[in-house]
Amino acid sequence: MALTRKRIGLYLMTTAVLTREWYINVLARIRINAFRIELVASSYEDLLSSAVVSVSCDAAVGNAVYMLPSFYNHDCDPNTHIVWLASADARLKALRNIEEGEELRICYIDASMDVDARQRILADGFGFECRCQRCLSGD
Ligand SMILES: C[S@@+](CC[C@H](N)C(=O)[O-])C[C@H]1O[C@@H](n2cnc3c(N)ncnc32)[C@H](O)[C@@H]1O
Repeated sequence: MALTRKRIGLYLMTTAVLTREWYINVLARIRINAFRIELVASSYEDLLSSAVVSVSCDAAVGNAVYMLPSFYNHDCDPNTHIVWLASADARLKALRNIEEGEELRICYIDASMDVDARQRILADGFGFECRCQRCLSGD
């Protein structure tokens, strides 16, 4: 394959862009914005067997980064929840009545933990100090 001026230019451009820092930055963005996909069971029996699988091994179908859901902020008392029905298509489900203009928020972690554990996991795993109403109230 001949090394044309164009090819050399492209090579220099990509090696300048694809640095170790660039790669780490991309991985960090994926890590913070990706959703773990776990398919919702369609029956009670499916729910039980999927729970068994979840406990005994890693049951995630995969991870995905979505355009819109990646903008949802976290709340330890969320008003919505993301579900996957039969595919990797994400659906947003309301957990209670939502007022017009109210921000849609999801929970990134297990909300049943106490405030200190939640803050630690959000800081270590997601890199931010949670300032949701529940955390601010110390609950
Ligand atoms: C997946 S992004 C959510 C969208 C982000 N706010 C934006 O404008 O692109 C996650 C980031 O949003 C911020 N964030 C989300 N929920 C938060 C919360 N409850 N308290 C403080 N910062 C939060 C943090 O900086 C976190 O790393």
